[in-house]
Amino acid sequence: MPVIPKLNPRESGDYVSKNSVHVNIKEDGIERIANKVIKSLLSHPDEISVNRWKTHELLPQTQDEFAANWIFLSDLLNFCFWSSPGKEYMVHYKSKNRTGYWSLCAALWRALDDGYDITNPAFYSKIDESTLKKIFRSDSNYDIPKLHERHCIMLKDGEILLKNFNGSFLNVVKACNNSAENLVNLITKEFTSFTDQINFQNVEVSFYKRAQILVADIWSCFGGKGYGRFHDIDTITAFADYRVPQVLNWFGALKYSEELTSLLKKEGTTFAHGDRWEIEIRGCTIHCIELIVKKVNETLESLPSSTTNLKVNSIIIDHYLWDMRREKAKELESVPYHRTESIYY
Ligand SMILES: Nc1nc2c(c(CN[C@H]3C=C[C@H](O)[C@@H]3O)cn2[C@@H]2O[C@H](COP(=O)(O)O)[C@@H](O)[C@H]2O)c(=O)[nH]1
Repeated sequence: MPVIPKLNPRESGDYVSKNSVHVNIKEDGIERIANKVIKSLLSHPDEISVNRWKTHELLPQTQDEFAANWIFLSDLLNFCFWSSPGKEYMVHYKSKNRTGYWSLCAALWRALDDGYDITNPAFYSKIDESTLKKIFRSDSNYDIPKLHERHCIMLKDGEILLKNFNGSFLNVVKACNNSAENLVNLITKEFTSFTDQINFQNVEVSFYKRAQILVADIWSCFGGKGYGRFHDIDTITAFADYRVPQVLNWFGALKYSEELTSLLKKEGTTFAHGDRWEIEIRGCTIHCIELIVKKVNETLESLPSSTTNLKVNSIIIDHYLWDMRREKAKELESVPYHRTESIYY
């Protein structure tokens, strides 16, 4: 039985984009985004940097074991918030209605306010589904998607964190010798719910969206220092979710075939995990952002010396585009995004 080659996320993005039929990466769209990033970088450098973490009020602002365990749990559950329009799960917290990813963060803080030791794997690895239902109760008429799957993941991966790493994600970080790549590999090897990989044309491609965003969140929260210092953080790729492709498509950096466009426009279309459509969108997203990073850094290097210390990586570009999708949610309402029932993103 021939061994199927296995690619890391960067190689996977490159391979998928080279073999993609329904999704194309367009140079003019890349230029458009790169120019926008450079303009923002030169005017507000801090907003497009590891320091962006501090601007989000629902993220932990300490650099300690609590923050590391909070981040592990949030990225264990950081998937599939999409629903049909107007039927969104919502948590009202700190006087705002929180939806999507932020509804998850709000529910975790609300649980802590309610006295649940929710970020402790000794607690959530044994939690029963009715308590979890209370913790994720909705303030709209729509429940959090995939509660049962989230429960199973908390039991299973919480148990592994408890038993093999003494209940602290800092012990997982310490085992990777400040290498982001080692940490992604350790996470995907030890914790089953992070193995976001799939066979595409006889090659095992890996996107590792939740494992990579988990490493990126530690890097961001700890400001690239101490436990957040990774000598190879630039090996982390963009996070292949369903929102960043939406923005890339909006800028014309990702162009979809007629067939894919009409499918996406059709109300209620969903793609199965592993569908060609889904893999092409996710793989081209990763590669497209690699090309944007290259374009931005080349331009920065050509500018007068005062800006040469500015440099971006795929995490920074990804966050910039993900934030933009939220800021411009109204304009992007008419831009379709793909829906896949998945525990991976
Ligand atoms: N590519 C990428 N996908 C991301 C994130 C985040 C939030 N994390 C960052 C936020 C602050 C910290 O810096 C965290 O790193 C969530 N998602 C995904 O989006 C989807 C939900 O989207 P919406 O409907 O808008 O909530 C869902 O698949 C979710 O998994 C990101 O940053 N990049």
